[in-house]
Amino acid sequence: MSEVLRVVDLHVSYRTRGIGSRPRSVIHGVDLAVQAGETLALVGESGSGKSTIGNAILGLVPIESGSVLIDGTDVAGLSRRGRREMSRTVQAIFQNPYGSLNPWITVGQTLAEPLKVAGRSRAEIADRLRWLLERVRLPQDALDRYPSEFSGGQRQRIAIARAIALEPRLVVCDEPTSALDVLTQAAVLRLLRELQDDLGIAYLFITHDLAIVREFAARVGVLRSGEIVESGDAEEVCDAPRHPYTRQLVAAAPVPDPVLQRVRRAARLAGGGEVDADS
Ligand SMILES: Nc1ncnc2c1ncn2[C@@H]1O[C@H](COP(=O)(O)OP(=O)(O)OP(=O)(O)O)[C@@H](O)[C@H]1O
Repeated sequence: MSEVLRVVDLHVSYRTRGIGSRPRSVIHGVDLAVQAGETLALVGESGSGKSTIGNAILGLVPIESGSVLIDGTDVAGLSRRGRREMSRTVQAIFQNPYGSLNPWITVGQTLAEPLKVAGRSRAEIADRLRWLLERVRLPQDALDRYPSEFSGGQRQRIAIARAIALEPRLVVCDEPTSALDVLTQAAVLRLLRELQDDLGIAYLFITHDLAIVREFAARVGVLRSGEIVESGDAEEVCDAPRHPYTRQLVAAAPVPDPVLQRVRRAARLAGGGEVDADS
């Protein structure tokens, strides 16, 4: 498996307002790596720095020190053009699809934008738009409509379609399902998983929800106050956390189906595989 993202000893500080005020350090020496086609979750409570790490990878906040290598290229040294080219490799999906979609342009124009920038012909773009709508299961007439005409889940599908338009190797997903109801959340996660299986996309999946980490991610890094305190196999970390902070997070997480959880735990202890809810 090839490595698509490596973050080494990342430090990020925010400038604070006021004369003489010092920058506030929020990320202190984070290391992480994501392999092609896998999902690494970053979990932690609000304010622990998850979005800051995602934004540093995306070039949206400056890196104080350390490095972010995407497909082996250090993003710190990239020219404007280099950054534009990097957007073919790494894309993002954010929590609020309403905020991240331009309300004044149609879905077709939104989806065509990255393809135009990449220099695709009109015919290629038309083909691609059809393919994208099929992939995210939106009707073809969505192209002429505006984001406000869609539900939250459909808007997130539009954001996903835009993110995968150029078939990136990595998508930074920053709480992409947090604003959705539980059923819509499950459908969006299924879609992301399907796209990963078919297109080999890797996800850095930022969330505060341990149930999602357990079901959706292969590995997880637990972030506390800008530092990774525990990392490893997602199921192992969720089921047998070693760090006291992870234990607190697990203890605080709501258990949607305690019976199912007990059945699964018993099956794992007995060395069995995954057990179905009905079995
Ligand atoms: N633009 C900014 N300027 C100054 N401080 C910021 C800025 N963005 C975030 N912070 C601070 O950095 C810290 C980490 O914030 P961040 O948004 O990365 O955390 P998070 O884990 O993603 O939180 P949440 O789950 O609530 O989104 C917080 O203390 C936050 O107040």
